[in-house]
Amino acid sequence: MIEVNGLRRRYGDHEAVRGLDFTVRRGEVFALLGTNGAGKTSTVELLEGLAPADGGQVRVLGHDPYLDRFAVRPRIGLMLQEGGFPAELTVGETARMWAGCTTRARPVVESLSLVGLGRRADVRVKQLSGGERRRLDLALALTGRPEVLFLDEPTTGFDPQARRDAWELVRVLRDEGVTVLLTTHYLEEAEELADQLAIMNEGRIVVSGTPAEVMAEQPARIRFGLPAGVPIGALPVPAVAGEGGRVLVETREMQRSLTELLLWARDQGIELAALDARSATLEEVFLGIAARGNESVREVVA
Ligand SMILES: Nc1ncnc2c1ncn2[C@@H]1O[C@H](COP(=O)(O)OP(=O)(O)OP(=O)(O)O)[C@@H](O)[C@H]1O
Repeated sequence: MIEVNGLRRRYGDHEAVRGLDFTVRRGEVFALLGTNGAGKTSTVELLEGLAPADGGQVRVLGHDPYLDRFAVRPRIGLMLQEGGFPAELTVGETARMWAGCTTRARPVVESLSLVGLGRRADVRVKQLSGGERRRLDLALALTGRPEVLFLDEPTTGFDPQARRDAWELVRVLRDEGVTVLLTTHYLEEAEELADQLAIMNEGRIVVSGTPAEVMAEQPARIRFGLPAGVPIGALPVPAVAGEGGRVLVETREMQRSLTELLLWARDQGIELAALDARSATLEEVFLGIAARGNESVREVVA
């Protein structure tokens, strides 16, 4: 549904997108993550056909979204970072106006109900909260029954319940075969929704793959306390002194390291106090990338 090869975009001397490659298949949710200014919106705008690429190639539904705008636009839905609705119109009027410009439009009541604004049709746009405006944005993006939906930071300003409702809606749409390209700063949102994700930094994809593959980028951590008098050097796996007098083991083979530790502890008759073993979170991977900057560019996915 989306194919990106060697994609580049520049503003004057500044190259904001520096050679991206990725593919999104039908019915997949693809999340594009990254630090502020990494180039996510610049990339998404090229996919949406809002600007021409300065290098490389984009195909959406098999077409160039900029040059073949008339073939692509009726089949995609866009939720930009800012909507810009006429403030004096009501929610219902806004949705009707949009439906009037849209091919294959859903009934307005249906679009508004999908995002929980069914009872707010008579309220003026200027009276909506920030989160409600984003929901109206989402309703309009869904009006044309899009095959590909672009969501640029869709749940910014949503309360926790509205965010969960939006996630559920995205899952339903995905199950109906809609392909979703999402940018977000909420890593939990990416973990919840993404089938594939890519983390950008300084215009490049630094790591990509399924959430599990991306999380495997950083080592898992095992922490515990040792009884007094047992030196760290006696352990069967490499370990260091961690915070609060606890021992820290960082490992890329969690099951093996844990098994070795537990067998050793049993044989020695030692109790590992408050044992805690966990995989890296997406947040740890993200912070690792933000910290190391752009020193290495690599892909997890073969
Ligand atoms: N119209 C523009 N003219 C000049 N530079 C721009 C323009 N739009 C974006 N940039 C620059 O390009 C880079 C990428 O910006 P972009 O908005 O794509 O990042 P982003 O990943 O979406 O960031 P954020 O998470 O903050 O929304 C930034 O350095 C930004 O300052």
